[in-house]
Amino acid sequence: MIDQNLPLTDIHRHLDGNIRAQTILDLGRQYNLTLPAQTLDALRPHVQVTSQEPDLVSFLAKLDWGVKVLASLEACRRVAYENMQDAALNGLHYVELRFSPGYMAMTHNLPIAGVVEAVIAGVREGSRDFNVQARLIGIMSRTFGEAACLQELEALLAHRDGITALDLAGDELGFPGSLFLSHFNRARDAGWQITVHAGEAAGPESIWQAIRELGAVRIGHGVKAIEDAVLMDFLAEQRIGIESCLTSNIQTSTVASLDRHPLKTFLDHGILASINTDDPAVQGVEIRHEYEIAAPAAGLSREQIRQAQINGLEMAFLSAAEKQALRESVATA
Ligand SMILES: O=c1[nH]cnc2c1ncn2[C@@H]1O[C@H](CO)[C@@H](O)[C@H]1O
Ligand SMILES: [Zn+2]
Repeated sequence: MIDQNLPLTDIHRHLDGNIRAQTILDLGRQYNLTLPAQTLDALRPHVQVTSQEPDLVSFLAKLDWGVKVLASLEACRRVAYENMQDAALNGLHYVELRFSPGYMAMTHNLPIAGVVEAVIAGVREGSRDFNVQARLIGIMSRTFGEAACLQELEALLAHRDGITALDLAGDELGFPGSLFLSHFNRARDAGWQITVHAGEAAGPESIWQAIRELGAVRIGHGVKAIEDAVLMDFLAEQRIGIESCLTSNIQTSTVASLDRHPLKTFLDHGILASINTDDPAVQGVEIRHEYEIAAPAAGLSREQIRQAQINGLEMAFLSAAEKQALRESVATA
């Protein structure tokens, strides 16, 4: 189902939702931290979703152990580096890795700008060593409120050249996008692109808000667009990309089952939508599973799956020349 002659991308992938269980154990030992379990098998249920969680916030709790072991900036660099190795091992040619520096810094009170610097360094080294191209998206974790998000924004701005875009993630119902207007004004002034998690837990109004008020040119998940015909037309006409994450949407109970997922309808409607993972280690799925198992189960035809693969590169925060170079490097490889 994956077209080997086209670049394989994952443009919605949380680096801090993709910390290996083995690395959680290693770092726990290295820094003498108390973990809920001492073996991989016993740890797994604490750090990985095994079935459907009742809602988004319960799902997000599964990411917590991954960041609780980040006891140093070196640990942050390590998980960023390993993310690039995992991208290569999974056949990805291009990734946009996103991370919330405040969330990563929180448990051990690390300097937030230091976390940003460590992540940039780890991704850069990994990109070189494993020959996968990457861009970084800074996340503000809305769950911790406006002031915490402002700290994340400032830490990201301190390293603005290493960051391509700004995102807002976390508890969408508890913390609507309207709280973050001034944050996004500053991000746009910095020349960053904007993508926002919207229409996942909240309704289509949250997607409209992200586009009109926050300046989003892409939307993370966007599932609830299906409830608003005017928005569906608008997304298609304006070429606003939808970063779909099929398995994630089932695990958060955003969508009841894959056969009811709206991605197929988005593609039928001419919306620029792509296939992505979200939090691979926490979900226990990788990009290949999303293309080969989840997408067919969501009713996508072969041609639609190929279109979604093309859309992934089309939506990427790269210049036209960079996209062309990637296409050529894969086609001639
Ligand atoms: O599917 C998701 N929806 C909303 N927020 C998410 C999702 N996955 C992870 N995060 C959030 O992103 C930040 C870490 O990168 C954390 O705030 C985490 O809760
Ligand atoms: Zn996400």
